[in-house]
Amino acid sequence: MNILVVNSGSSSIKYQLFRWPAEQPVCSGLVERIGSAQARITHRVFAAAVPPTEQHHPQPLPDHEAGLREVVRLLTEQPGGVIQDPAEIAVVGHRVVHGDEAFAATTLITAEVKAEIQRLFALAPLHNPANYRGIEVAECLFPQARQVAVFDTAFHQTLPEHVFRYALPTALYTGPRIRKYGFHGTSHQYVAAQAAAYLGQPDARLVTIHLGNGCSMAAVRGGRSLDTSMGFGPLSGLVMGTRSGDLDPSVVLHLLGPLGYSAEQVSTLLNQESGMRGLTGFGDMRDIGQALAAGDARAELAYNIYAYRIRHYIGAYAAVLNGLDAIVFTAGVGENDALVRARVCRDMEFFGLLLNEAKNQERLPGLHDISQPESRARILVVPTNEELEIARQCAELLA
Ligand SMILES: Nc1ncnc2c1ncn2[C@@H]1O[C@H](COP(=O)(O)OP(=O)(O)O)[C@@H](O)[C@H]1O
Ligand SMILES: CC(=O)OP(=O)(O)O
Ligand SMILES: [Mg+2]
Repeated sequence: MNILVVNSGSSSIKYQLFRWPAEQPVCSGLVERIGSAQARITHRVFAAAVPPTEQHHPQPLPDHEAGLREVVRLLTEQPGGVIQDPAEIAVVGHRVVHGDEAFAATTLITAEVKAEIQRLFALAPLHNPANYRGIEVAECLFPQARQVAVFDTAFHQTLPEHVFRYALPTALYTGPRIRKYGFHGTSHQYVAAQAAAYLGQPDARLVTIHLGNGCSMAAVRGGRSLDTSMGFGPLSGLVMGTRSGDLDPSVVLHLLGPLGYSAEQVSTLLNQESGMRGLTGFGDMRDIGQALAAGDARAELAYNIYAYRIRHYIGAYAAVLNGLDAIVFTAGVGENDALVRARVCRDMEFFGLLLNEAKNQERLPGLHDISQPESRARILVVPTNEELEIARQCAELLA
């Protein structure tokens, strides 16, 4: 059967098509900058024994519906099309960012599930509305397929109560369910399983470090998340591309009070104008890397703030795990930015972490170990594959 995985973001759609049960990726792609004049689609087709072919399609794409329609055309267009008809897609797996306590597991999408996803718009304003839109469009384009939701929050539903509760009046938990949820769960779950298999230690004490546009860390043991750096929404913890990460709530009160910001302005500030963008003017790590190479002092400081926060959480999670067998770098920045990894791993021998700088600089595909042989804990780079993890969870649910 064919499983199409759709990860709708605010201005992008990532997709991947798998043949199941072979877990064979057939094609993948990225629709970028939806709604702008620079919208384009990168579509890659994988064929046995041939390197993937990549095509760019510049398109006027006003919205997600136009984007997904274009994806369907690429999937079915002959020659080069990988299916004849949209009806050949049996399952569409959707990444949904916030599922709160309602969804501790992957779920078949029904009208009730959609209403719950809508209810959570306010908690993940950058993500859930786009995820919802992706579901509605997929229901139209693939009416015969089963639609499945895989939630970023689900993997972290194993957090113990003393970890997920904030020290707020109990009624704020029992009523509006204010607590830590955690995100990027499919990515933490996938890379933790890969790392544990590589180490041959199913019970390894792992700190997984997901550094994409959004960034988060998790303490994982035995395939269970024990703590994570994002909280009620995807704003807390690490410094991100455009999000602040950890902040004293008094800052928010000061913005709302003496500085006269509205709640909406604070939300825009913390979600879209802060993090690396706020510190340097750039939200994309590649631009900041270039600025740093050109001697920009703001970029230098921003890299140090970014790495410091990660080090802070490694220390915290080594305590949570009562030791450390490996740290795992993943996602766009974690997989590609050797300088971030080097700054994170500097002076960490107390935690048993010794980086092999030559290996750190090598660009290798797949999982690789960049620690020195005498390092007590391993330092791993593990490419994430949220789409494959989502497809696996869909197949498991429907089996
Ligand atoms: N070669 C690279 N060096 C440094 N950063 C990179 C590189 N390639 C991608 N990135 C960074 O990865 C981030 C996006 O990561 P990704 O995991 O794709 O995020 P998301 O899924 O949240 O969109 C961007 O900040 C981008 O700059
Ligand atoms: C939850 C989250 O931050 O996701 P992303 O990194 O895709 O923005
Ligand atoms: Mg991502």
